[in-house]
Amino acid sequence: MSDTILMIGCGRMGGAIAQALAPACRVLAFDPHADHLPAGVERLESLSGAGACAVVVLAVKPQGFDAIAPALASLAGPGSVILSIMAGITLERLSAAAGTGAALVRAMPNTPAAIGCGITAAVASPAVTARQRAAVTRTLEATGQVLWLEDEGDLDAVTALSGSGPAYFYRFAEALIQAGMERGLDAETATRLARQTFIGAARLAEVDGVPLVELRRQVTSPGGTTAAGLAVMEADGAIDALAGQVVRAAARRSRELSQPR
Ligand SMILES: NC(=O)C1=CN([C@@H]2O[C@H](COP(=O)(O)OP(=O)(O)OC[C@H]3O[C@@H](n4cnc5c(N)ncnc54)[C@H](O)[C@@H]3O)[C@@H](O)[C@H]2O)C=CC1
Ligand SMILES: O=C(O)[C@@H]1CCC=N1
Repeated sequence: MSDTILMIGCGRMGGAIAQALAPACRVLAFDPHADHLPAGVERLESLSGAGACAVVVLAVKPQGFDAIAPALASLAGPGSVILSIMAGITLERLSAAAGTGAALVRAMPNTPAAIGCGITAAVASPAVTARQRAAVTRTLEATGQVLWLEDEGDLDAVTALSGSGPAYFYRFAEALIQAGMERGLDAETATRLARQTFIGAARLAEVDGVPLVELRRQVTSPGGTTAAGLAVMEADGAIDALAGQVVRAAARRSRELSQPR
């Protein structure tokens, strides 16, 4: 078995994984609609030209799964592991397409993968060998941290938290920019302040390694401005209720996407 990686779908996420891998190993990509592929990635015109690949990464939209499903049985040869990053597509649906006993991994990365700062949670089917698990770990670690889970049912919550999560932080920063403008700042100043605050806060959370609650306390002077702002966020549990609704809605959508149409 070669250590060739095959990408089926090479858009935002597939492209991020391919780009992270291409310097170190052979990466093939089948994506008839992609105008550009990352440097070093070989374009395949047809999946029949793929040959045996160590890892086959499925990175089309969940709605595009039915179009690629018929190709999976022939790609799931001995030694190959199929790694799906499609939201909501279950191991059961992957197995129905690839064949009983195929080595399958269902994983959920996030967009910071593009700069090696992602986090991916993954679940393996029983057929995945230790060697295949190591190959998938190496593939995903090219884009950031990897967390193996035992229970596939947890992936709906993972998708809702870390898969979709970057968008929630951006949306909150957008709201802060708007609020700053309403207090008289011009758009450029408000955007610069919010963006750099967001980046600085994230870096502090990474470098310090101290609990988030402690980082929050460091900002919050008793009787000061931050306490006044946080009191609004926390009134009647508002922020926790909002986060709960957001994650529940996204997890529900992840489950809906798993239903065959
Ligand atoms: N964007 C995100 O934040 C995340 C996305 N995902 C999952 O990753 C998958 C891909 O999402 P994105 O990269 O955001 O979408 P995208 O639209 O950027 O990429 C999908 C790619 O698949 C290609 N494609 C469509 N039909 C195809 C076919 N039949 N054969 C080969 N290629 C085909 C498209 O041309 C496109 O380049 C989705 O299933 C999504 O659930 C997972 C984690 C995070
Ligand atoms: O929005 C979505 O469905 C995908 C999955 C997680 C992030 N983006």
